[in-house]
Amino acid sequence: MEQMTAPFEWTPDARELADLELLLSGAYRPLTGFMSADDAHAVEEHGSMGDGTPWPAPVTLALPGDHPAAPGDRITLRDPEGAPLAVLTVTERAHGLVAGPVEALGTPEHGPFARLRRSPAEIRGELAGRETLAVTMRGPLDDLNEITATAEELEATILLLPLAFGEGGPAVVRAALKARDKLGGDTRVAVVPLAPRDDHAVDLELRERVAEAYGATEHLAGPEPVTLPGPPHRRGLVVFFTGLSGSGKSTVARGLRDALLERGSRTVTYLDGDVVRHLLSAGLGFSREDRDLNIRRIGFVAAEAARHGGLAICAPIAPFASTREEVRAMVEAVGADFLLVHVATPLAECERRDRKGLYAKARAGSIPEFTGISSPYEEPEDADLTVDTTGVSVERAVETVLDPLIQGGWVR
Ligand SMILES: Nc1ncnc2c1ncn2[C@@H]1O[C@H](COP(=O)(O)OS(=O)(=O)O)[C@@H](OP(=O)(O)O)[C@H]1O
Ligand SMILES: Nc1ncnc2c1ncn2[C@@H]1O[C@H](COP(=O)(O)OP(=O)(O)O)[C@@H](O)[C@H]1O
Repeated sequence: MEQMTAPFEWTPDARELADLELLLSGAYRPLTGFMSADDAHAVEEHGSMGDGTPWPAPVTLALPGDHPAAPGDRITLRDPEGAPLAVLTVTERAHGLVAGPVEALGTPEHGPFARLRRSPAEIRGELAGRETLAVTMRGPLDDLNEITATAEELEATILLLPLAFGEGGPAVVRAALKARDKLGGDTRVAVVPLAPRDDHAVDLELRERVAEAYGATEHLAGPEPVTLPGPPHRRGLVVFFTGLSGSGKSTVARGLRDALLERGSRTVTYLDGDVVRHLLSAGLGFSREDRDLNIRRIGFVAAEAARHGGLAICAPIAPFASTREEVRAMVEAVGADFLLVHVATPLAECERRDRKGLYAKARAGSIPEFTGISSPYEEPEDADLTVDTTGVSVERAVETVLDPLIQGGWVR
């Protein structure tokens, strides 16, 4: 497959990859590629593209301005693991979007329930023109009677289309398989990777179009899932300390870890700064790029620990606001909470402590790019907690962080 790929490369985000799969499978027929900015605008304004083709929702692919591909070029679209999925031939680039038809490159790898990702043509072939009631679902179907009654009235075959997207995808497919067992007969299931649209009416219309592509003659939209976040003590949590060298991050973070282990109510992952720098980020220095990479790696590991309800503590300097924001987004994307603790001990006090003699060396110019001296520290404007450890006991500083965790219900 590799030899068919194009000279330019791009990895679309999760929503765009879901749209790509639907474009390639024919579920978005008559669309065969990503829309131009003009078409997307026309679709939003009056529900049809520039050439008059009716379509309910924009199907677009963003490409950063510094990407070199121009109209006429071909771009290999890859999944996040690097597998080539398709080639896009660029017809237009404007307003941060790239438009053009897509052609599949081999069969993509799918995770759970890969065998149920059946193409619209395959399902239509099986249905052979029979009346078909498609039910698109984003959560469990609590009333199967309505479906059975409608199917009987229409003398229709039932086709369940779990709209699997994101973390909750497999749960929706399991709900569909459970419903199929109860509905019996020749109820079919096909997994559709359709990402939800913000506008409910647009979302419903798009579901209907996709259901039609699978051969539906009638469409029912399953109920919206009720997603109540779990109680805080079961939710993942990342406590992220940031502050100058010597501000007390590690001391307070370790104190917090120990206090949590003593209470025993949560599993704790402590990402020790030295261990991170020696293993996970071995070889990285203190340039802006290296620090950003270090912080992203810490954020990635912390988010993985929090994904299934763990509590992770990390305490790097993390001097750049945008990188801290990225980590917050990574953690929130896995459904966990993120608490930024600014250890705001002033530079003068950190320098007075100078535990490792690094400030003296930095002042003497023998350590370049030292945070607070010759490299910036961007004070957080989004800290959830602020602790200045000047003239405060370690115990008191730890309580300042632990108490809000107890108050907020994260720790019992
Ligand atoms: N140039 C420079 N600037 C800042 N810090 C330096 C530098 N060189 C070495 N050190 C030592 O590395 C520790 C900070 O590493 P971090 O991984 O927390 O830094 S960063 O978040 O990637 O900016 C930091 O440890 P802490 O004192 O525990 O913060 C320093 O001891
Ligand atoms: N209330 C306090 N909280 C944390 N550290 C304190 C406090 N008071 C004094 N210190 C001292 O400040 C130093 C902080 O060092 P460290 O925790 O390694 O900072 P950082 O990890 O931010 O570089 C330690 O020597 C610690 O004993």
